[in-house]
Amino acid sequence: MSSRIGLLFGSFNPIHTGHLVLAEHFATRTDISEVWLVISPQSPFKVGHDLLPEAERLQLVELAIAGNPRLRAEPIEFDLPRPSYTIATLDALRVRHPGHDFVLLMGGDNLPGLPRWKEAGRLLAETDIYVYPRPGTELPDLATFPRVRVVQAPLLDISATYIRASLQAGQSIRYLVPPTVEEHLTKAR
Ligand SMILES: Nc1ncnc2c1ncn2[C@@H]1O[C@H](COP(=O)(O)OP(=O)(O)OP(=O)(O)O)[C@@H](O)[C@H]1O
Ligand SMILES: O=C(O)c1ccc[n+]([C@@H]2O[C@H](COP(=O)([O-])O)[C@@H](O)[C@H]2O)c1
Repeated sequence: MSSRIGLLFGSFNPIHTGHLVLAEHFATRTDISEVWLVISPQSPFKVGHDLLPEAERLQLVELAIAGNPRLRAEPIEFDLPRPSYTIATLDALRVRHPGHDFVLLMGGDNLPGLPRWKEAGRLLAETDIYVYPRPGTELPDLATFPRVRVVQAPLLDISATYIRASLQAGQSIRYLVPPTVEEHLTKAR
């Protein structure tokens, strides 16, 4: 039987507890057996954003998930053309791991933009997508597509933007990120 692997794509600039709570939920309370956190060196919709070096973002994800056998840091997009198109990443992952069945994990806030993604039609035809509703955003019609499933998940109202702003203001990021990530980020300032 093939393993079902959830893919959480992001810039992880930096990873935070919101990502981790979500990944652990999907890996332990759904039919997904592992969640891979795919670090996008350059998201197509975030070109020009201020990003920590990708190697450092990867290192922070690895620190955050250390010791958790159900979570994995996946740097495959580092070797693919930029910006990082999800369809290209899925194609590459399916070649590398023919025995796995990949499921896209996505916040409801990302769903309205999905029709503008590269090869969105093929992506939707070939891939199961689990969408978790986020407060303040309504799910578009796309949520009724055959391969789209709405899955409730516990959410924390924090973002990487909030972590970066807190760091810049010299404010605490304790509990917003794991202690190892906090140590790295506050030492680097
Ligand atoms: N607190 C959260 N709860 C649930 N999903 C989240 C949360 N924060 C981010 N996500 C989702 O995780 C994925 C990767 O997130 P990303 O790396 O872009 O982090 P972010 O915190 O949204 O970053 P930024 O604030 O820099 O835009 C995205 O699909 C995003 O919607
Ligand atoms: O494939 C696309 O066209 C595409 C367009 C926008 C975003 N994405 C992916 O979605 C992920 C989350 O995007 P973002 O901009 O919210 O960080 C990120 O890893 C991107 O690579 C993918």
